[in-house]
Amino acid sequence: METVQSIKQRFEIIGNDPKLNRAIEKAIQVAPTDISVLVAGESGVGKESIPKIIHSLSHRKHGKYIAVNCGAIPEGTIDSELFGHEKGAFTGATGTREGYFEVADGGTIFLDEVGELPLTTQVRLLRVLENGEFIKVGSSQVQKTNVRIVAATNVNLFDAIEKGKFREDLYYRLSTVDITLPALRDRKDDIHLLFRKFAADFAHKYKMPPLKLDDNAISVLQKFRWSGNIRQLRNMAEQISVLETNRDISGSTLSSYLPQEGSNLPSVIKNKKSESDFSTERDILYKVLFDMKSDLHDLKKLTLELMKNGSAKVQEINTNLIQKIYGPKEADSEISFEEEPRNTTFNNHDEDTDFDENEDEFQFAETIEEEEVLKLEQREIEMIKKSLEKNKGKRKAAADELGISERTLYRKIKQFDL
Ligand SMILES: Nc1ncnc2c1ncn2[C@@H]1O[C@H](COP(=O)(O)OP(=O)(O)OP(=O)(O)O)[C@@H](O)[C@H]1O
Repeated sequence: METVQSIKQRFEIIGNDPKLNRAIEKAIQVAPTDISVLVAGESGVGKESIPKIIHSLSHRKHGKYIAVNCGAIPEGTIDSELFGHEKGAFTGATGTREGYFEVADGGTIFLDEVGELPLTTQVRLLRVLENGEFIKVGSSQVQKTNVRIVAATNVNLFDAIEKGKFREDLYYRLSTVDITLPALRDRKDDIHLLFRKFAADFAHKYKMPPLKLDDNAISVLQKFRWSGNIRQLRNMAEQISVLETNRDISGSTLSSYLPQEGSNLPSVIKNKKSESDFSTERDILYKVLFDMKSDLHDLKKLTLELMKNGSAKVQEINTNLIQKIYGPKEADSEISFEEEPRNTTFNNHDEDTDFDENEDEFQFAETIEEEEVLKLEQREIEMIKKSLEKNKGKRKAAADELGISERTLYRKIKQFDL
């Protein structure tokens, strides 16, 4: 019989907090049944380990385990991902496709961020939970599957129910047993343990001596709010492991890596702009993105026409567009799309001297482009962090402020590991 201790070892779960132990104990108890489980807890508290424990201790352990991040799949394709589709069900459905519920027959599906499911998908999910039945998109044939569902949420589903975004009947079906993982700030004694574990891992990974915290540093760790929970602690441990040459870490050194009150930016990259600058920055960023998108669109249009009509015709009918993209000077001179123009680059292999110069130019242009993209990305990360901190980690409010959907914000948090 597995014990809480042995499970912690097997799944590398660090901590001795009673609430954490209770959560693992519940997972062990419920595992042999087919009961649906809802795992709750803030983002970054370690919810993903619970369904893995449940699956590995259940009679389904030799079956498939599929983790689906409901927040990261676009609304338009989620039904097809989960339940499959028939050939011709929609544009691009060139063949029949099995969905996760068909593939995981006999196994377990972990539905992370279940509160993000569209209402129509919730109806389909309810049906699977009630009698194991589902219908592929574009089909009329009912199929059967035998899947255990473990779902997770980091938002209060009651709020979602009140707002009409989540079905109450589905909530009760999913949460036959609920397991709540505590926030890191509520398990203060585990914080130093976790930090030591991460610091040891990173010391090994980067081949550096391990970090050592003095008492002051430990108390700074324990007093901090950790709105990003264990994920945030881990990221900070990695930063310090890489950047600090002196491996004895004092309270003030540690504080310099923590976001200051009212900000989620580590002080090393924190800038001094006031909050009122925020909307301006955002506007500029969106303007830049919009311009880039519009240029890309124009270029695509030109290329397409080039393929269809050849260069002379393209120049004739696209004078304005060519001027917009290449500027008036180039547009006035004869641009040859078939032969390489002398002052553009690519592959003029016959002329050695020109080739070298031009190749440099080309690579230089590429480097600038890459740098621009990186800068843009860094700005995006900073803005998302700022907004999340300002809104105390509430994604809905942050997404509203940023002018993007919660789903997009969720994807970006995952993408940038925020
Ligand atoms: N008790 C723990 N011991 C060691 N590492 C942990 C523990 N809990 C979580 N982690 C690590 O913290 C990170 C975040 O965990 P996880 O992805 O499970 O969080 P989550 O609650 O599912 O977050 P989200 O809701 O954003 O998906 C992972 O790298 C995970 O390995």
